[in-house]
Amino acid sequence: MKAVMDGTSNVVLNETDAAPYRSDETAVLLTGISKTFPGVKALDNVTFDCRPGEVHALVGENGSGKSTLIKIAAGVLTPDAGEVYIAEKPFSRGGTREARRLGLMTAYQDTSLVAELTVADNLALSFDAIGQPRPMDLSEILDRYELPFKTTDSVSALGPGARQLLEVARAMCHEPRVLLLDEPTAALDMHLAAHLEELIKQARSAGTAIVYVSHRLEEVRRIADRLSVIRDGVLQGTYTSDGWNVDDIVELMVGAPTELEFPSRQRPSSETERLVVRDLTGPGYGPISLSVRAREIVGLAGAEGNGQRALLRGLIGMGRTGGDIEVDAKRITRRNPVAATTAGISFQSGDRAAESVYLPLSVMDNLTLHAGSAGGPFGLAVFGRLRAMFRRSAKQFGIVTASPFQPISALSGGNQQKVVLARPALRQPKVLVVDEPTQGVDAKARMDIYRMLADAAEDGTAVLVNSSDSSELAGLCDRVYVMSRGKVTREIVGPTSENEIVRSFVSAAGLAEQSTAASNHPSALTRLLSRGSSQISILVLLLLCTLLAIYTGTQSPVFWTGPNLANLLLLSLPLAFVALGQQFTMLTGGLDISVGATMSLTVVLLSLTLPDVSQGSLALAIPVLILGGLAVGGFNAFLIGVLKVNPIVATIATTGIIQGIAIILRPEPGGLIAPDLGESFSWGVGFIPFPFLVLIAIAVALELWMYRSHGGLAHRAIGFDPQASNRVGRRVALICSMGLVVCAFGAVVAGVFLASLTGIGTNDVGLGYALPCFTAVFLGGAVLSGGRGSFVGAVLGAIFLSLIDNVTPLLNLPDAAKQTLYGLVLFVAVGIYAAAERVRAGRS
Ligand SMILES: Nc1ncnc2c1ncn2[C@@H]1O[C@H](COP(=O)(O)OP(=O)(O)OP(=O)(O)O)[C@@H](O)[C@H]1O
Repeated sequence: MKAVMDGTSNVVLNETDAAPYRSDETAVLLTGISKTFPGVKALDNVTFDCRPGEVHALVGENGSGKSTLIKIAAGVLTPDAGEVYIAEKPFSRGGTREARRLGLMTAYQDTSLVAELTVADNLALSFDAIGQPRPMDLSEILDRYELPFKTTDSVSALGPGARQLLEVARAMCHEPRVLLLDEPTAALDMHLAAHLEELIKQARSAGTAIVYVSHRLEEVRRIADRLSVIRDGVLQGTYTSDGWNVDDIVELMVGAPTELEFPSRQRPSSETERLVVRDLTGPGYGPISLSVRAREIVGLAGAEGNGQRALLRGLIGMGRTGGDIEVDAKRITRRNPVAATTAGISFQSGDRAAESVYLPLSVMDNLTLHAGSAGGPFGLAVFGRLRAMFRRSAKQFGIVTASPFQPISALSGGNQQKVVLARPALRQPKVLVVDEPTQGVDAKARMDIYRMLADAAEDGTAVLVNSSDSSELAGLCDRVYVMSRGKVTREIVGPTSENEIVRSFVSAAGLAEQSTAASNHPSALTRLLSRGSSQISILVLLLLCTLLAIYTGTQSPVFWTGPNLANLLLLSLPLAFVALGQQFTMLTGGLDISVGATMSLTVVLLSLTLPDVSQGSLALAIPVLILGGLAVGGFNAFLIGVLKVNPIVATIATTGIIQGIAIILRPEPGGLIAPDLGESFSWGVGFIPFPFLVLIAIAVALELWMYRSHGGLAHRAIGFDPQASNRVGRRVALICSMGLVVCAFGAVVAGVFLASLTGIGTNDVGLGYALPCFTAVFLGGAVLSGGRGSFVGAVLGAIFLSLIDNVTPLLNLPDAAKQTLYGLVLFVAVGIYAAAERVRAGRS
């Protein structure tokens, strides 16, 4: 070891010997890594390693390249140059699956959990994705890591801290060779952070190599064996743990001596109470009374999950609340975020990714979003004004971005947080409510944010801050309300200390009980919906079919006759099969508009190849159809998966091409399709055709696969969150492509049944099925965003639509009534599913 002097500062740390790295001594080794994003060189020739049984911390300012390095090691990103070795094996382009299989697990800053799935499903996904057997009892993992929630809880119902713990525990439970932890404690309070620290020490003792990224430098000082400092994508040096202090580390990160002092403020003299809350009650908290005066900064403290976040949401009218809220002595009568904003309350959520940033929008749009009249007169957004505002804020808060126009998703986590917190300064709210203001923010930027909150108070704003970091509350606030079990248990007035605040918290055991209070006691309806959410569409459709059938039976003697019912079921087959295929691709978030054209092409191909059902004709027709399905599905997969064309645009283009081919092959209707094909399909049990029984068997099998198998879970996870699925090692692109191919085959099978009904080749006969196919899957509970739906529901949806077709003439209804009924039923059914989903997620 030797002492080093940093070029621009006077910091003296012990730099490790610059011995050449050897992959056989390291658990993970990255050599000469460079990575450039448009407009920014995120990493420049970085070499970094971590050895078995050590914690190697990586620190640097926001945007210095830490997460990029972590993502390269984890296989999420591919470096432009350099090599990655995991357990001596070179790995540069292997992807997340390969990295995880080699024993490298990652807990991401923005997590890799699928919020719509349960804790158990998320744990299971992680094992399935790399082919490891799941433990018999997944709740044993929660017990092992003392996690304060249940396997049946939905991840969306967990707070950010609980989610972050789950993310880390899920990575740890594989007992990995290498563990990458990116800001694992950013959303954790002191108790949970201490708990995590213990877990990390245990993993280190067990020989795991741990790469630890954090802005909490005290924590780094305590836990790390070595430390590497990165600045602007360039590694500044790697140091041993002897004699660090936080100021030295910050100086190395920033490149110059840096003051880390809380802004000095006068105790506010104003007695004007800007925010007054009386007996506020809501889910998980209350009754709570509190007030914040003009120029005052008031803190909310408490162990994670004691109602703080719910209270903040109640203040802006989210969730059902009782009690009174006044701003400047005016009662807010209506409880919703718009009324709260109009009354002068500005809220910045602590759940940045989900609630604060608009990921596809540019950095400038995100920052100036709520500028209001400052952005221009008459609601106009004057570009020059917005740009000037943006420049001012970017300078004030040190927001690092290659351009104001790049999407905010391209910014580092800390810079996204600065953008979010720069917003209220543009509009001067009366009351500023901020949840976790410095989550993921570097030490220097923290001070900028404290300064900004102090300035807002100085200008007369009443500031209410919730933070899991008690030292932050102690340094910043004039008063602190301590919350426990949903109530304010103590008010600390005047200067306080981190220790005093923490002492006021409830015990960790209390936390465990409380943190999932809402999810531990769901209503009976919520429990029912959680268990049977996939079956709601099935029940609704069964009910609708039954009611319509019974009613038609009372009006028409023909309806219940065998021939009519057989006809109904036969006519439903094309729509049902195409709907099954569509549901398959929609499960993974895909969509295929070209199914109608594929059905037409199938009919045309059969008119050219299947004049009879002799062996010779079948030997030609079957391979032709298989090739046709593969070609259509493969082409769609190429457009969407490889060329990244939007699925709607891609499959509209495919529709045109297929339609063109069908017209070329069969310009006019003609070509007899084996007449005995229809006859053979109508054989069956009683009035039920045999193919219909096959259809039901396939639908039930797919339903079981979807909800009871590893593959089904993987497909649903990809539909809900492809990024999270990729991070746990799922082959997202491949699975989505397969979905498109299966969808095309569904359309081919549907085309065969359609051909048996038409009897001759017609080039546009399938087009009329494209829209009803979507109606059927939506009736079955599918959503455009993916992850949901039901195969049995899709088939029932198709049967219901065919039933409407069947009963319209029997009830002497005009054709227009049929179309209206289609729309009405879809509207009502989708409304019911959406309401059920809201109740299930506890957001009603
Ligand atoms: N997908 C992307 N597209 C464009 N630029 C990106 C992308 N990801 C990261 N960057 C840029 O690369 C640089 C390094 O970002 P990175 O997320 O690695 O920083 P970080 O050190 O982890 O910051 P933080 O502490 O704030 O999380 C930043 O300038 C960031 O804006």
